[in-house]
Amino acid sequence: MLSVVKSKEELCKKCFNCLRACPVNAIKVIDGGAEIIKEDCVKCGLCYKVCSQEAKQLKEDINEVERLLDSKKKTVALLDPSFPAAFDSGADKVIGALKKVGFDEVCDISAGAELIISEFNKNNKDILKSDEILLSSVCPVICNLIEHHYNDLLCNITRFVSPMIAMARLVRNYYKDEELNVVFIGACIGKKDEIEHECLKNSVDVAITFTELKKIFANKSIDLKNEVSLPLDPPYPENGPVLPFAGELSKLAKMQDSDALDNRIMTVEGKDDVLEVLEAIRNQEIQKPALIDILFCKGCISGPGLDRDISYYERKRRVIQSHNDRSYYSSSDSESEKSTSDFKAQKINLNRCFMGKYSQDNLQPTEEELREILKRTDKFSDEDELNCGVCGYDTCKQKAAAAYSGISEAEMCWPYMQNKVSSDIKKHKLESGYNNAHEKLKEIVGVSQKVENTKSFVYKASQSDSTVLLLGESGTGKGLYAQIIHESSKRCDKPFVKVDCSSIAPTLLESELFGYEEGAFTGALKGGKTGKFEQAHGGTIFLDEIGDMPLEMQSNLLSALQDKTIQRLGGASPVDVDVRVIAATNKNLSNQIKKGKFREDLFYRLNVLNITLPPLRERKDDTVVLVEELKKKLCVEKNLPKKQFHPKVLEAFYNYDWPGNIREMENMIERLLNLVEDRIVYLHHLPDYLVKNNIVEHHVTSKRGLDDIMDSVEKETLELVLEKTNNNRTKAAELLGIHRTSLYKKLRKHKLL
Ligand SMILES: Nc1ncnc2c1ncn2[C@@H]1O[C@H](COP(=O)(O)OP(=O)(O)OP(=O)(O)O)[C@@H](O)[C@H]1O
Repeated sequence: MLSVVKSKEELCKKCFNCLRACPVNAIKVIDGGAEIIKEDCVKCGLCYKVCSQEAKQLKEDINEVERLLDSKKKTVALLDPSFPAAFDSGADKVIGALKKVGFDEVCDISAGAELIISEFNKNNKDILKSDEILLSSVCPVICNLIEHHYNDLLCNITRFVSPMIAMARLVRNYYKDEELNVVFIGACIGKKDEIEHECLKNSVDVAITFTELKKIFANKSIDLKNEVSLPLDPPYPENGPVLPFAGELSKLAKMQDSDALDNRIMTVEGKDDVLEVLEAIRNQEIQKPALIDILFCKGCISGPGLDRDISYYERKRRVIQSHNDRSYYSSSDSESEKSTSDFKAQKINLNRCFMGKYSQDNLQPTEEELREILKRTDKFSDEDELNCGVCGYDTCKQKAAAAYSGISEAEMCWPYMQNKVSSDIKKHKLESGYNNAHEKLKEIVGVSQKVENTKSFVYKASQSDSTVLLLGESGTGKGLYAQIIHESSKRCDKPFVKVDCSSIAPTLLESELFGYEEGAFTGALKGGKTGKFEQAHGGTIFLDEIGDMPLEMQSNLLSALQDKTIQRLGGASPVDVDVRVIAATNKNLSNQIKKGKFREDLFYRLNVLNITLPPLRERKDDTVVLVEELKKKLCVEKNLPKKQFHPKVLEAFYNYDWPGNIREMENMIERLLNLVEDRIVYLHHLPDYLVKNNIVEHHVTSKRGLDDIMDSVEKETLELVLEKTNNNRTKAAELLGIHRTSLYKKLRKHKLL
């Protein structure tokens, strides 16, 4: 099979754009470089079009054409009807230039298209009788797709040669007494391959692209603007030139008007639509049209052999304008010695054969083999398969199958490489003494001195491997601090395993922490179970609510910490574990020890680095920043609407004691963001206990006399009611149960008017 696109390995930058563009994955990745698989390539040239590095190059036949032009033989140029798209100088000048470089005759292939149409029309009735869907065979890429990748659709393709071959045979037949060179010129690189096909050989000698033709003109110093305008040579199509778009052939065949066919014509253009329709036919998911007029590119003006810098719409405009002008068609045959009818009178063989050829789909691995390949990129279950398509394959399984066939590298997986690179970077940073502790510490919100102090303890704890004991009331952030210490430590790329000692039944705690062997107790799982200590191997175990751990378990934990080994339930020998322990409690452990509820030796073992987290009431300076940060976090995490908190609300938050600490504050903010419909949260939106506690506590602690306090309460109440009523004084008086004049008096007194 002919190779019309070649890979230039040294230019390939391994972006795999070509693999993603290729409709049939006919690109082999070897040592990270992309190479074309000749047998599977359908010659669409998309890999060439998308390569920004010129690592894909088209086969050029310029020398061969120049050799033919220098020969003694008559040389005929067959132009694809898309040729006006490639030249902005006017189609007739192109014909003049072709003659100047040595072509004896210049024809377009529209008359060949008409021959096929008339042959096709003869068989219309047969097509209607058959129940098959027919695909037109004018596009060489479509023919290649069917022969190489859709063998099951071989019976669906029409058995006609393309207009290029029909025209070449027509011309050769006419000049049968002369030795003839025939050169096709178009935008399609599939034509280079088509002329070598077993059933189509010896019609066209060379097929070149418009880009190659421009190089030939340049070699001969031809400037199209200065060339003479000449018309095309006959044969001319009876119905005018054919436009190079899908649907044009069937339009000319007047099939769309045919009652018999009754809208059973479909036109399909472009890679995505082509693949979709072929799959739909294959899977019998399409209501039977009689004929699908199909082109792989968006019209023959989109082939790779046309300059890439002219937009599709400009190319189309040029073709349609030339088509309407028809200046390059001679007004009558009389201008030429040969007449169109002479040509058409000949008997031309318009049939072609199709062959099913080798396809890569034949090599299929077993499910087990696929699994093994997928494991190499950390895909252990279906959920791990992202099917992101970056590698050029639609699914991870297709990609693994390609790796099995040796045409792809199993490790060439973007998400896998990304993970690998970021974990390598992490490792490198750790090895080179860098750590992200300072970044992580930013997650601890607070500006008070107390928070600053705890942050510096947290930093020190993150740089050490010693056991940490976190003490603090519920909701002060012990869980958050433990996580931050782990993530800033050298164990950060290893597991962080949390155990809530208070929520696990005392009878299960031992098996939960240390695991068990199969048959250790009734109901034990087959194969046993690994405990949290083993799961955390290499990383950190966070023993939350350690103060609630049953006494009998405390001695087992103590020996695990001392010996750095654990004993599975029912296990014969100890298992080594390398685990850092962070323990936390809201209990007063000294009291627990005094009451005999906590082992003193375990306390000393845990209390190496001790961090006490201050309750919120002892760091009121943090209130406002915490409110802002928690609002932001909740809006993002829970997709809640953004709201402003009125200064009075912030004041209430400041004055409240928050016995449940930050968790309680977080829950309150979440509730307000959920329930308040206004954009601003006012004092009246707060629950009574928050406001009452606030006003009374606030005034009492300010050590003023009762009259003074009453005055302040009156003023704040007035402000609150005015806010709530939107400054409507009649409503405010109503709400307060006082007369309007009395309200005015009070407003004046408090300077609120
Ligand atoms: N300084 C802080 N900055 C920002 N968020 C915080 C801070 N401290 C705690 N939080 C948040 O408050 C919530 C409660 O924290 P956490 O669960 O860590 O508290 P805790 O002390 O472990 O509570 P408990 O003892 O009840 O388990 C979490 O959502 C946490 O992210």
